[in-house]
Amino acid sequence: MSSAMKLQERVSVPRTAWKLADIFILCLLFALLSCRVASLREGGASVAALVCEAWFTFVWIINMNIKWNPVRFNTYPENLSQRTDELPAVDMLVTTADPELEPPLMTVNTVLSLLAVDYPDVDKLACYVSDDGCSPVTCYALREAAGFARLWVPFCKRHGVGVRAPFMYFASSRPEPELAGDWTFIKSEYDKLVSRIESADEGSLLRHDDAADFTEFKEAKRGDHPAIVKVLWDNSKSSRTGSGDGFPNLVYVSREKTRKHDHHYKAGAMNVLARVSAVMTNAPIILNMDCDMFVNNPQVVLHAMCLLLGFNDETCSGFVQVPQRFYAKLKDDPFGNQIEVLREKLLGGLSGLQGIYYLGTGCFHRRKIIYGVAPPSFAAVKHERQGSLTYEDLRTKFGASVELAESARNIYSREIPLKPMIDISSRIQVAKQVSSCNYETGTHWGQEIGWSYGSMAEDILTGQRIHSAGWKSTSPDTNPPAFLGCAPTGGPASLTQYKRWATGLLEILLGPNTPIIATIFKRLQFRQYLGYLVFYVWSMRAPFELCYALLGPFCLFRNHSFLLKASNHGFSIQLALFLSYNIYNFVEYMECGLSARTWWNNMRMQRIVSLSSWLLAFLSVVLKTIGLSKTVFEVTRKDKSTSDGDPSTHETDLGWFTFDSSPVFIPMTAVAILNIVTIAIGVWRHAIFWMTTGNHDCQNIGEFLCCGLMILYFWPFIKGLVGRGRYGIPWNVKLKAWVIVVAFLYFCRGD
Ligand SMILES: O=c1ccn([C@@H]2O[C@H](COP(=O)(O)OP(=O)(O)O[C@H]3O[C@H](CO)[C@@H](O)[C@H](O)[C@H]3O)[C@@H](O)[C@H]2O)c(=O)[nH]1
Ligand SMILES: [Mn+2]
Repeated sequence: MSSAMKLQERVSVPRTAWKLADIFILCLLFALLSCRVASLREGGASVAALVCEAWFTFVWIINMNIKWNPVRFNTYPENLSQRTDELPAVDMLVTTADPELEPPLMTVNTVLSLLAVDYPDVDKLACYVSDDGCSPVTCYALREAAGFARLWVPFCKRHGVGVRAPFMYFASSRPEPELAGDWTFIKSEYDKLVSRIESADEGSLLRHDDAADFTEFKEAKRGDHPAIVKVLWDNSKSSRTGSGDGFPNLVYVSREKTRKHDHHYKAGAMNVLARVSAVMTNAPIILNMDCDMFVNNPQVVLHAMCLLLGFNDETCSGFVQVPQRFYAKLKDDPFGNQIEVLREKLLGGLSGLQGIYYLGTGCFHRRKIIYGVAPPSFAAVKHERQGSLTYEDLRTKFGASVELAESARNIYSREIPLKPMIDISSRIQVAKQVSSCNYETGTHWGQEIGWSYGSMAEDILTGQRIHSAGWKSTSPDTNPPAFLGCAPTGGPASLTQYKRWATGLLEILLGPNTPIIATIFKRLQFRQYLGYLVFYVWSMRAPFELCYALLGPFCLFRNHSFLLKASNHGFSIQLALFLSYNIYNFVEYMECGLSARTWWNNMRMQRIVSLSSWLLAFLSVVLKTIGLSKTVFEVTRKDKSTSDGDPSTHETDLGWFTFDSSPVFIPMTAVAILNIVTIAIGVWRHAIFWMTTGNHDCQNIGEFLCCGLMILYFWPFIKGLVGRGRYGIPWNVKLKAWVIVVAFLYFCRGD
């Protein structure tokens, strides 16, 4: 490949000053630990502090590892123009699960933006939507969307529209003179589409004239129904004037469900989509999108192709993940879930190791890797063997469908004829067969093939499996951002999302797929393993942070001290550590172009998340491990209106922390109350001491400051204690929290 025609470039990002800061803080941490060890005789609180600080040092080290040598990939899609024949087909898979929590209009926008992406040959694209909600409204919305796409897709291409999700396009653009007529027409058609979708209700859809389209939904119950597969748009049948017209096939799938079977949530849905797309179009590349994300850069598929085709050794780019970014962002990130710094620093750093994690959405996979093919550089022998797998082998791996086995054989042997969807009705029958509940029984789906089962974070687990096989991954850096998604707002949705992630991540760490095995016996690099640990230990950080957060109140209550005294340098080390850690974080936020307020909100949310979401995640995995309960995928509520992309209208309302009676709020509420109570007790005790002895010396000034800082961190909860309605903590949560506080004080009362 001549350098003039290069498709991608791997650039190291320099960070010498940061490395020095990393080491400086590490030295302070070690100094603190040694002072602690030297002063251990001071009692129980300082043993606890030592254990926590040792843990914090470990967390710092694994974070240093991940951030150490970041890499960025530049992509040059213009250089693909001479290679358009080589461009592979792409199956675009979208999942939706619940028409209440995920409004069909949102899914429709995701799908429309995908149908309108730029790709030289639209026949190479196909879009599949999995609906775990089995909702006729979603199906209807998608059918109507396919109708609208006939206008929308040509409109976007004619005028080079940038943002191809109509709700966002119309929220952010005004009619320009040269396309005024066209704009107004499309806008009014979109408005009609919106009102049809928003006024659609299940009952009337099933009763109405064209109810024939929805007969399959009549008997269907959400958790118990046969598979439904509908081809909503067949591009091969469309009457087109020439190539470049038309838009990708659109297929609706609601997999079979029964109460008896485990459905494996999103991983199960993705595996069904992988099979349905295999028997219909069998594209060698799979793009996976959540329903709450849209294409923000129409060239995204081309950028991804630069990374998929641009290396001489494809091992370097097993999959291409676009890290999540969000739209309609709340000002200053009040819920700490826009993950800007995490994306820049941690995910960017991973690119310098074996590569970014698979994050569940906005990811381009090679179908053969999903089917378990090892990288060429490692296993030429194994690869050839897969090419010559017998039907029996294929059927044990992939299940009973002959068509699926045939399609897999094509993927393995790398002859991938592009099959138009001829004979739709028989394909639909096969698609239904591979979407049935017991199709996977006895096969390798969910294990070596497809999306892996066994964790709420199926994405990270599946990515880890791919890295363990020896593949690397890459991530394009496009401007404008490739995809935009929606971050949850409000306390309950944000904390629940963090809880699910932390649960899933710990499930992986403690489960049979724990990454150390892959490091020893497979090809997961050691530093990548440490990179995975940064996230896997999220929920394990909770008990340590909780313990550390309780030291202040405990010492105030018992009139002890856990902080090191000025006498042995310990105090200055603690102070230096506190300051340098916070300055380090602050500068990271500044470097990412964020406000000081965002920094503070994120510091605060980190403490809140670990004492609520991570703590509960920790407990629920412990309960699961000892067999007392199961973990459940709780779908995140998407409460942002898709008909209104303008964040400023919601700002004042949505920046507030909201509560409900979920147990996730109990520990934080208890810790907040505890800090107030112990400060009060401490002040009272010192006042008495001062009045009786006239002595002003305060031994606990450090502990007072710690508790004061906690109160600042937990401010949303302090407000929640007195707030009303959604903004107040419900009384039953407060009651449980008080019980915990009283119990804690009772057990700490000493002699
Ligand atoms: O039984 C289910 C549950 C969820 N989903 C879909 O999974 C996606 C992600 O769910 P969401 O509630 O939006 O979760 P997020 O926290 O936003 O998702 C992040 O975290 C998940 C893992 O916890 C990943 O699967 C996602 O890709 C990633 O974006 C959505 O499209 C859902 O429709 C299903 O299809 N079936
Ligand atoms: Mn989501």
